[in-house]
Amino acid sequence: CGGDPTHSHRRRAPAVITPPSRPLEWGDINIIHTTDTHGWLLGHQKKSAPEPNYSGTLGDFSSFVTHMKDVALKKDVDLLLVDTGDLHDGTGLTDGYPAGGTDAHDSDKFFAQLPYDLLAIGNHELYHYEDTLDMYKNFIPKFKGRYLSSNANITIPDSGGKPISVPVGNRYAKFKTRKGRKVTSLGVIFDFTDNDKGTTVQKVQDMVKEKWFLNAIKDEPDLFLLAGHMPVQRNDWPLVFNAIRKIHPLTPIVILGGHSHVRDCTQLDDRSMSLESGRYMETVGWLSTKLDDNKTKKKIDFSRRYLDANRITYEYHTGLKQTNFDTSLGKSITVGLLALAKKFNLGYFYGTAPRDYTLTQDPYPSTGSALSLFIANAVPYALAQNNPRAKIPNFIIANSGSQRFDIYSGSFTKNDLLTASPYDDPFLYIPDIPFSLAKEVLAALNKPSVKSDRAELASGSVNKIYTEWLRDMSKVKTGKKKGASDTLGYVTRDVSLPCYLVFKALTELATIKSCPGDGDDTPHTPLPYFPVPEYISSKPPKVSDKTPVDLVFANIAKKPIIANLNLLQKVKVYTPLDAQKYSPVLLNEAIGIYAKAEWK
Ligand SMILES: O=c1ccn([C@@H]2O[C@H](COP(=O)(O)O)[C@@H](O)[C@H]2O)c(=O)[nH]1
Repeated sequence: CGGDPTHSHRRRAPAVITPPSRPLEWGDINIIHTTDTHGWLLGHQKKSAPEPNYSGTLGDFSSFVTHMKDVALKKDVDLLLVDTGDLHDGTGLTDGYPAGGTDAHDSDKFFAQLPYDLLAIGNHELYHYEDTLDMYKNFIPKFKGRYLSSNANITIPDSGGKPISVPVGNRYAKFKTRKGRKVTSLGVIFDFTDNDKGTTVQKVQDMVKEKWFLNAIKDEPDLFLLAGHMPVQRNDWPLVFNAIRKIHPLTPIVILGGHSHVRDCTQLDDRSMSLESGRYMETVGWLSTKLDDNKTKKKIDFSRRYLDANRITYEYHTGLKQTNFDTSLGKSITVGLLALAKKFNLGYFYGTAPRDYTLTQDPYPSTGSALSLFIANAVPYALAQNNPRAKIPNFIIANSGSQRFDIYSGSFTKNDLLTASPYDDPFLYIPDIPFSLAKEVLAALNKPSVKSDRAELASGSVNKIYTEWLRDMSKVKTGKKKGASDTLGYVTRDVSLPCYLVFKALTELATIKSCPGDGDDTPHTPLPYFPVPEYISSKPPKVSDKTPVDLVFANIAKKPIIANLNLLQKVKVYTPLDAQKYSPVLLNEAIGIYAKAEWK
């Protein structure tokens, strides 16, 4: 980048879209994979790089899938469509509903128009009971047994009104492909612990001991297709994989993961491949396999690819043009989503953002940091409005994971607000905390801890996996020739690093092998990267260390903040009851209130 990094990305030139570098490799069974879509169903609409790489709408994707199904028919091979969860939280289409509505209720209706063969539940389907219930009643039945939640339950009243806990979707699915191949599928979620009351998540290590699980994997299919909201590195997939391998040493196993928002691919053995396909409708994953007779241990032929989700990609791989690409279903999905955006008033204008604010392409803190904009400017301003406590010095803490996307210069709308900051979390406070203690709490929250992989994921530091991926990518030398026109974007290297070790069957250490070759469908130049702390704070008030301040924090940070207050002092034992509501302003309103006042 060179020079002052806070100035170098103030406004990027509009980007062009680079086409894919080579055709896809087709096999006997081919899979198109989406994950962590988080409501980005109208695609990425900004003109600054790398956004146009991801500008395909769900309607464009639907047309792509229809044409790919035709190609599969012509080739006489199987093509399956799989999603691995986190449909909720992320854009105005999911979160911009009017009062009394339910997150993703309307956007899910469009998602359900795609011919998914298999879906798995994500953690964002479990943060709020009403969202899970809405999925259970209105979305999941549309998939006729193919929406899986192997280890996630919902509590509902039975016919007599007594509460019973039942799987949100199905525990497993067994089906035959068009070509008659037998498939056994599971839909597993990581050991998520922030789920709402009325939902339960069973630990994966316990799930694999269940009778239903052992029964489900007993008979040998042609393929085990394991979908799940669980990263393909550093998590519990080996528990499921090993349980199957014990009984079926040679059966092909395909794993489709999610949650950590990265492009990634690993191989737990020579007859298996695990693929993770990014986030936010930026990436469409492709996996193909050529099957054999399952008689020997020899390598199975797999291929994988990470497609940039845009029309140029879709047209390239289907051999179609602008003029004959759109199907009527695809067009109607895009038109319907645009109407939903209108109904939710997502074009509502807050102001003109004077520059780009990024989560990781500018240092934190800095004027170009979206985290600084949020916690140092927007939140203090918004929380001070009509607040009787505004005159008392405060120190505000939030998790950086609460901010989900960059803000681009120009018109800043309701949709931009909800993509940057989607969570409707209240702000709480604990009064009379000595300022020195408030600062110590922040430092303790950001202290690197030696957590197990499972605990890391449970505590939500999945963000760390994503940002480490961005960091590694920013160091990759692309070997671009002078004058070549690679655009900014993801530059994936599926490398097995020594730290990527997992416990195989909880006893034996194993390195997870990465997939060979280049996974990216389109070559790019990597984006700049700056590290981000897990917790961020407002500018310190100008008071002495002893001065009592209001310690203000986002509700999601309540548990760790109270735990650290109790670790760092012994005068008082703090409980959740000490945390009171600080302001009626919610987390996802703060930047809007600030933008209205400051970005004329
Ligand atoms: O209400 C909420 C819910 C979640 N978060 C934060 O989001 C990430 C997890 O999101 P993934 O898409 O599953 O990565 C994590 O940092 C949570 O703490 C939140 O801030 N508020």
